[in-house]
Amino acid sequence: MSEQHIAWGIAPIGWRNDDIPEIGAGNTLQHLLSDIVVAGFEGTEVGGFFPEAHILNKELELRKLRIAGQWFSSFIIRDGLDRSIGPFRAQCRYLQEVKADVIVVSEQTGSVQGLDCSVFTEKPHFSDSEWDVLCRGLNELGSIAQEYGLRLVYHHHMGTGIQTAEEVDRLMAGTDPSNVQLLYDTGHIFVSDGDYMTILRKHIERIGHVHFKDARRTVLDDCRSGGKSFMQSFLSGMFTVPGDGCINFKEVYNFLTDSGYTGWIVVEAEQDPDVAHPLEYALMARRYINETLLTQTPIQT
Ligand SMILES: O=C1C[C@@H](O)[C@H](O)[C@@H](O)C1=O
Ligand SMILES: [Co+2]
Repeated sequence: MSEQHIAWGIAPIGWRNDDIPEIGAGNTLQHLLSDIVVAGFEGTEVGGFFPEAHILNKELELRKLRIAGQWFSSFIIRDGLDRSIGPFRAQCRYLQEVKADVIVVSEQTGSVQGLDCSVFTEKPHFSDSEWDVLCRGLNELGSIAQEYGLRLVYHHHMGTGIQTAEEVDRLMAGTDPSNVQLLYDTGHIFVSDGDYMTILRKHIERIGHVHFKDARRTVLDDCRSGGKSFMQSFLSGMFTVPGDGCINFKEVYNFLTDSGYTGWIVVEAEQDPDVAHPLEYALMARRYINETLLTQTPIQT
């Protein structure tokens, strides 16, 4: 098993959350980045509160941290490709300046991610013509991303039109592998389908970025039966760091590395920072990675 080509990151989302900007608002960029160093990670993703590129670069250099990428909400179906290209290029320029590797795209047309309705039952479903528009648009955005030295990785997400394994299959079939890769997020596919290995096995060749998000099964069951929204669910503690929930990350990590995956694995566990101390959980995640994933006893033959 090869470990040397994995870069371990942790997302700002445990400190401050773009879906609810008011929580953790007192956590500054400097605080976040210094916590990431203390917890032993190599980098992070850009959060909505991050400053201009030259200010961010200074703070990163001082701590020898790197940027993996940043989320981009696309509205290709709602607004058309032409209106999506301007904001997409602007974000690519920023990401190029901070030397990122990927731009994380999620189509938000019809998304209930930020709405006060059940994320478990109210997701949008795209028509055949909407699928065509989306796939063509993503191919185009992926080709633009490459002009900036970036790879477009598509984030399947609860409450959106690309949530289930079946939808991921269709998206992968409809897009060009040279333009569109897959961001594999363990937590989202587990909450959606109760299974995280199927899309990993099926699309390993397309996976260009990884989010390690764990889920607490009893909280998830309560959120599902209570018809909670996405935001109510994560504030209730549906997600947590790897090793603290019910996902078997050994199986996931071994499959990734045995298949030759190289690149970022970013721990991403949105919780309420007033309830789950961000540095404490970051340290917990790093300990689990070191002691359980990177130190595995080889099987005796
Ligand atoms: O990658 C992600 C970015 C967040 O903004 C999102 O809501 C979260 O769930 C996620 O997986
Ligand atoms: Co994610």
